[in-house]
Amino acid sequence: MLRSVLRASTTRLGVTGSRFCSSAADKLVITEVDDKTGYATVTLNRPPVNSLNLELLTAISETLDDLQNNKSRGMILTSSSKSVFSAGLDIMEMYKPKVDRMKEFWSTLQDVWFKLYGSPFPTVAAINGHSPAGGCLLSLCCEYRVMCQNYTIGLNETRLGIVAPTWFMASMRNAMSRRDAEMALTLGTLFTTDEALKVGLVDEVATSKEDAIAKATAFLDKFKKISPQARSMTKQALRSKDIMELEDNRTQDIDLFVYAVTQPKVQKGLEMYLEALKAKSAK
Ligand SMILES: CC/C=C\C/C=C\C/C=C\C=C\CC(=O)SCCNC(=O)CCNC(=O)[C@H](O)C(C)(C)COP(=O)(O)OP(=O)(O)OC[C@H]1O[C@@H](n2cnc3c(N)ncnc32)[C@H](O)[C@@H]1OP(=O)(O)O
Repeated sequence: MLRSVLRASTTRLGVTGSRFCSSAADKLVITEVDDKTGYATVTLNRPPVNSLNLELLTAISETLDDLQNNKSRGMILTSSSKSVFSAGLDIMEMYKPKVDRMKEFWSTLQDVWFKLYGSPFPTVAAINGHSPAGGCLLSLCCEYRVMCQNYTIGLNETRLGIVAPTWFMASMRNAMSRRDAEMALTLGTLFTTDEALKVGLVDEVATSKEDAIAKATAFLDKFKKISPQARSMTKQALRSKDIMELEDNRTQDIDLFVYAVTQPKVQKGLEMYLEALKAKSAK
């Protein structure tokens, strides 16, 4: 039985909420912990497409802190949308940006990556919708991915004329072969669910969100008889090189992001991309 709500994360207005004071629908991230298993289902809840702006990233980051502080037994990351897991970074954070906010935005994305990629507790993404770019990154930070049929997933940055940071690339390389990762990253491939399964970008296919959650739960159950400490130390040792690389370069990474995104050519590209998205949704 799910009991809500472990923590009321940042609201859509960007204000930190208190434990049970407002309805789950108001939260950017909804956390429910199963009494029996102790697993937390963390639901991204920023309609319409869970694009990752500063407030949503902050809410995710706070949620990950809570799970770690509460010694979570496992986390399932999913979305409240019927067709989108996450549309990736909110392009409005990069289009005509204010530099201070942009730096905070990127630094918070780095925080989320550190906390999710390096989490001591086991993590699964139940990908119940499209998952391009930053959405794909969130799922890649998890240890296991279950994806519903007929959606797309991938790091499509090159199609936007931008270069995925090295830690995005490392997360993809951790899930699939180096060769497939190179092809996918250079082409900016958005895989269908079945294609993603074939290259190992996802681990299982599900017929519905419920099926995805059930399969995610079954994955977490596999660790029931494994020492949590031995498990987390093994995971963190395997991922430590990627983590240290970003830790050593955090400031340069932020500076490079600001430099790259503020280039007139990139701004023009983002403008055209936004226009195309708006025109599509207006149809
Ligand atoms: C160290 C670093 C060095 C150098 C690095 C330099 C740069 C790296 C920087 C950036 C890395 C970026 C990674 C990213 O994540 S960029 C975002 C990429 N995302 C996408 O390409 C996805 C775009 N969206 C879609 O394809 C679709 O929306 C969809 C498939 C997810 C869902 O389709 P739907 O048909 O269900 O919904 P839509 O009608 O398309 O959209 C509804 C609504 O939402 C707006 N929207 C969609 N996606 C975004 C987004 N990512 N950001 C902001 N807004 C988005 C869309 O415009 C519609 O708005 P309106 O209703 O028209 O207002």
